[in-house]
Amino acid sequence: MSAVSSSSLCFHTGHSWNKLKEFGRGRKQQDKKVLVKCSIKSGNPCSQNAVRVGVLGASGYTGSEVLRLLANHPQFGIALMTADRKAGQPISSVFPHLSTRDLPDLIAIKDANFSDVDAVFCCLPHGTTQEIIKGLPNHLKIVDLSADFRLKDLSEYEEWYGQPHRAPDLQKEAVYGLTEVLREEIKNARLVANPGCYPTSVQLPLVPLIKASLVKIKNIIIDAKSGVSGAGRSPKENLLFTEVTEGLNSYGVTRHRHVPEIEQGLADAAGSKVTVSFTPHLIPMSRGMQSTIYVEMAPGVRTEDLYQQLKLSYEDEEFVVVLENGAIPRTHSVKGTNYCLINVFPDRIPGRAIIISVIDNLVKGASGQALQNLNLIMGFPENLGLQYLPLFP
Ligand SMILES: NC(=O)C1=CN([C@@H]2O[C@H](COP(=O)(O)OP(=O)(O)OC[C@H]3O[C@@H](n4cnc5c(N)ncnc54)[C@H](OP(=O)(O)O)[C@@H]3O)[C@@H](O)[C@H]2O)C=CC1
Ligand SMILES: CC(=O)N[C@@H](CCC(=O)OP(=O)(O)O)C(=O)O
Repeated sequence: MSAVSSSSLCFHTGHSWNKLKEFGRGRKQQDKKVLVKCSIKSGNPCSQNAVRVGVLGASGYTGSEVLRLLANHPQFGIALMTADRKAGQPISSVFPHLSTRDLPDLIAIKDANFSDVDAVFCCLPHGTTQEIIKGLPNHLKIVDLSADFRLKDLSEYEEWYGQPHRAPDLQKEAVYGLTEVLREEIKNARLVANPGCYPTSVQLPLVPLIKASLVKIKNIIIDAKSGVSGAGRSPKENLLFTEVTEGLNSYGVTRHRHVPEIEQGLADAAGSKVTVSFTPHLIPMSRGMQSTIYVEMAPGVRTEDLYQQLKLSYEDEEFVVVLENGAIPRTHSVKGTNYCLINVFPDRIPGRAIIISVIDNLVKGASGQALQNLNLIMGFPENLGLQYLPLFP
């Protein structure tokens, strides 16, 4: 990216002209000679050619991750950003790490004008989301990061989310957004139900293996761990530093709401009911997720067969990578990226295999996959704005 016009010099290529002016005010005269005109602005203000995007829930973790990813997107411009408690504030006071970008101030959804917006990322709590999406104009393409439109069976939604669904017609219309599995359906969708983070990390390895009848659909055990950002930014007692640090906390044991979502996806792959044992854990890191999955193989199947099937299924995929034989997927290797890394290992118990899958819960598990999906809907290359290397260490 060049921020320097031929006749001038800009001392920091990542800053917009407005930000440079503010710096200049603070630094007074001594830097005046270098505070000369930048030829472009950083960030991605809506130009006439850009698709105009709204981010609902921009003051939350997944919303801010959408903003971070869109900063390098050549086609999507941010037209509006909403918040609830933080409505009225500039992004710099809510997320200082985004303050170098030219972004609109946060507004309440009721004050948002969607008439010249093309698409929205909906990064709001489940339950609230269905009412809000019901009130949005029809011309909008919507990628919903919440769980509200993921379960096809309304009675299952009521059972696991504790309330009847309030937008059943929209739920029928929604397409489940597991990109690598449902790409063709997503391309034509108006409303995409972006998958949950745990279900993404579990379904990506298991769907191809179940479709190929290589693993039994009984006795699947999933031991999963998530960074704390998975729980969102709203303050909660169990998320205090003292509660989380230096320890591992299981939660939702026997009854986590991602169970029906995982089983729905695996049942679609199997063509019959699938049940899983799933236990999530909160682990003291800010982002990242690992699912360690224990499966029984079909008679006569070897671990090598699972490995070769996964290799074949994902050989043309950019974001799902089956590591070389024996290599351990690490959350470090996906931090800040849209990758899912997978590998499969023989268990000591004959006939069983262990699969490890890692993602960044905020990227492939949420905002990255959401961007991948909106790219598809809008007819852009799927990887646009998503080609980041991991942050390491
Ligand atoms: N975090 C993760 O790793 C993942 C999250 N998800 C899902 O994505 C969605 C967003 O998650 P996340 O970003 O973590 O959550 P956060 O709690 O960090 O953010 C929630 C956002 O929604 C806004 N909001 C809250 N209540 C209302 C309301 N009643 N009306 C309008 N806006 C409201 C908040 O505004 P304000 O802060 O101003 O109050 C904030 O901008 C959730 O449904 C979550 O389950 C999905 C996959 C992974
Ligand atoms: C660590 C943590 O609390 N994680 C969240 C899952 C985040 C997610 O994917 O939630 P949605 O299904 O709402 O999108 C949880 O267990 O509820």
